[in-house]
Amino acid sequence: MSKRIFFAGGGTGGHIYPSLAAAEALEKRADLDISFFCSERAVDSEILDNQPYSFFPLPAEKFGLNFSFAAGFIKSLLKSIRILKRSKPCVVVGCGGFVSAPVLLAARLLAVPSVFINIDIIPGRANRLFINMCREVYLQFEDTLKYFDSGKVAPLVTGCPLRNAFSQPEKLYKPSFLSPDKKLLLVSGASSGALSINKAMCLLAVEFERFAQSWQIVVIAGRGKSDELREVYAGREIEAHILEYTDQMPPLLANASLAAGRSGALSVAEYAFSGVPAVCIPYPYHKDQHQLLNARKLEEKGVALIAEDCRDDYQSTADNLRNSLFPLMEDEKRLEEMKKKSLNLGSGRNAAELIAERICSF
Ligand SMILES: CC(=O)N[C@H]1[C@@H](OP(=O)(O)OP(=O)(O)OC[C@H]2O[C@@H](n3ccc(=O)[nH]c3=O)[C@H](O)[C@@H]2O)O[C@H](CO)[C@@H](O)[C@@H]1O
Repeated sequence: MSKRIFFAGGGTGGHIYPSLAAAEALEKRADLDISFFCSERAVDSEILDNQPYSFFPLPAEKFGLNFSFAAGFIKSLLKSIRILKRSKPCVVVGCGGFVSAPVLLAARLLAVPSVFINIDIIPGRANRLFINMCREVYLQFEDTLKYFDSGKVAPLVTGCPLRNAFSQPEKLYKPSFLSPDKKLLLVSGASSGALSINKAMCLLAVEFERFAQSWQIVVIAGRGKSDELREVYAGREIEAHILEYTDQMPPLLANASLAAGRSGALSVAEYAFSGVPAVCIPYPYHKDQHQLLNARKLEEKGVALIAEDCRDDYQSTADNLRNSLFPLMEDEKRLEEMKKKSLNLGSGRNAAELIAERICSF
């Protein structure tokens, strides 16, 4: 009988794609039966529907001192206990988001070994509590080591596991909707889209027209968030493709001359691995400002600039974006230099293989 492994994470792409990367690497190693616990958000099932793994959505909700969090947590705990008891996995792999916690607790109660993939530079407080119940934790950044009590959990800096598609040349084709002879600026608000980036892109639409000869733009606006952008860019001279969500991120990044967008833990790993210079616009509402720290990692290497998101002041965000972006779009030599420096920060398939090797040992 094949060994069973459960991954637990969800709510955003950044909490599922690293698990998928590890799952792809695991599949090559052994005859395994891999399943996922995810959240009930549409993004999770959209991603997992296209994968060969079974998955179980849980009603867990974002942490909060309220009834709906408590009810969601208890229901998720009971459901995961039931499923884990029946399936008898050899290991449970947490990957962040509010779904991990109840599953890791269930694993603990059933004495099933657990490990955790933590790609964030500062792990969330709730995550830290549960990660310390795990046997091992796999980290993207060395700076994260200090958050774990190595007496309780064995931390290992592996880098960020990236999906196979990022390293397979045949998956890095030029998407057919792109013009063959123009450079690509890829603007992304990550898996949920970002209102302030969309607004800033609307405010800059007229100014982008002066790049119409040599540049095209792809904007990933987020589900249900594309209408205004489509309206503003319709009939403009600059070629702009407005998408809500795409499963072609690896080929888009491989063909991009410049990226602009959020600096979630996975996005920065993907910019670096794909060798794309970036203008990072960190999400400004996290208390710990971890997206700003992620962006600084790239900035320190000379492969990214940072444009501050000024929250509801969309005009200031647009000004910041313009001031970082336009000089780069005008300066091919500088972009080339940044691209050359854009080294893989230790992420990619190697990280996925390392993690798979560890998981297989359980
Ligand atoms: C607002 C927020 O709380 N964001 C957090 C969330 O990021 P979130 O999941 O939004 O963003 P990440 O940058 O970590 O990952 C986004 C992932 O979605 C993929 N993608 C995106 C758009 C698209 O159309 N298609 C597609 O495939 C990207 O290629 C990437 O793989 O989790 C990360 C990992 O814990 C954190 O670092 C972020 O701070």
